[in-house]
Amino acid sequence: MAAEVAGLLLTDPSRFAAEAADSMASGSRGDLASLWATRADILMGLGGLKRANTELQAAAQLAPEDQRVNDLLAECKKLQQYQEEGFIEDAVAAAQSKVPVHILTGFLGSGKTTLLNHILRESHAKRYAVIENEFGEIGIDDKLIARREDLGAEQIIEMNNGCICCTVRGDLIQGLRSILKKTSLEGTKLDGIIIETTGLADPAPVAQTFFADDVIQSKMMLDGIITLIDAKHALQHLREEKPEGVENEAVEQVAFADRIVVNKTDLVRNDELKLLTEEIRGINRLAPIIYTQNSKVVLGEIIGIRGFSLDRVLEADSEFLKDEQDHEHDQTVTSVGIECAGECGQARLNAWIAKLLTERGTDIFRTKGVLAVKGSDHKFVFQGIHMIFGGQLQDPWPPGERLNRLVFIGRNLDRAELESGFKSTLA
Ligand SMILES: Nc1nc2c(ncn2[C@@H]2O[C@H](COP(=O)(O)OP(=O)(O)OP(=O)(O)O)[C@@H](O)[C@H]2O)c(=O)[nH]1
Repeated sequence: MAAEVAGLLLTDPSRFAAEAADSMASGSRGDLASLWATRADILMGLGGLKRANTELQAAAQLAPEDQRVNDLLAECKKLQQYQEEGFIEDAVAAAQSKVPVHILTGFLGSGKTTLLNHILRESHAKRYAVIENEFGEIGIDDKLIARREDLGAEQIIEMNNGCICCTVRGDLIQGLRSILKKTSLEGTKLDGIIIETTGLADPAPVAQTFFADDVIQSKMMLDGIITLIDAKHALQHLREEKPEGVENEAVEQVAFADRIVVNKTDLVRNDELKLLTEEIRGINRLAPIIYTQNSKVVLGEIIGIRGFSLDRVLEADSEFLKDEQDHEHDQTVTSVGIECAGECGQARLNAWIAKLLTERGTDIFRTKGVLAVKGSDHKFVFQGIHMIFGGQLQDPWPPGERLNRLVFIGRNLDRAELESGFKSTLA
């Protein structure tokens, strides 16, 4: 069988059935029909009715007499009819008892942590667990989730030893399961789980987790993928040509979004915003776009949206449910973390950062730091996105924690130069 026909087995079952059925032995036809029926059964349970119907139609082509196939086909048609009438009582009731999960994604520095803080701050009475994943040798974001104890996040799990979409997917499953276990032991119920991905994550494999693991799938429901866009810097990342086989994560993040939050509108003119909107619409025609400053969104527009549709995702990516999604990150983008004791001289620090980012800010996508400055008991929190940077004093250092932590993410970073540069600012 030609490889391209074989490839249709998962991606386009109906065409496969039409093109390959005649050359198959009748036993193999029955086996394949049964496999498609099983997949369809699972898809129906996940709400992917349209795709389930496609698989069942193909199964019926191969094994028209198969009772299970015909029963499932009838069941699927009934559910689709209920869905069209907006009335699937059982499915709705089942979905309501599941914990909603919200994925916050978006390129480096687009405003994800700012949005997370906004959600936690605005939803006082709600109980959220948070999963934080950071790209970088040193975790900084957990320090930037403002006054976490005041904000009421029930539990914050940090995952810093890899990217949530590949190396730490196992950790993500463990983290989600441990959240379930904790709430079940306490006899409490969460209002939601918020996952903040790294700025370099492909959201597809993260979303896939909610359909791949039985326990998670039975207890949690993916409410939506919310993609933050940095209005000032997004175009350059969306348009970047990557080498063959390497994915452009910024594009993936827009493509998979259920809601798109174009943030930092204060940094661009209207004509730039219009151009960016056109670019976004070229990638994702459907997701509503919300324009914001400091990620200030009306929460009802991004939470409780029931926006994630398996059918829609399967239309865009027919291999979404495949176990191993092949994706390769751009290996030239790396991170350099610096962790050292000592106190920075404020003036020296400012001069060094200003020079560095002015000269190298095209390649240095993101800089973050929590620093100890001479003469202050408070943390100096530094943020840079390309050439835009700034810092401010925040809460006081807890006893024994005064330590400089700085991370750079970008292309062709020179570790020795960054380390010696930073050390030269120490007083
Ligand atoms: N000018 C401007 N700055 C903003 C806005 N929203 C957020 N910022 C700033 O942008 C910087 C990055 O914001 P974060 O929320 O940390 O971005 P992030 O997406 O979590 O960053 P990474 O986790 O590194 O990918 C911070 O200094 C924010 O204060 C905005 O609307 N306008």
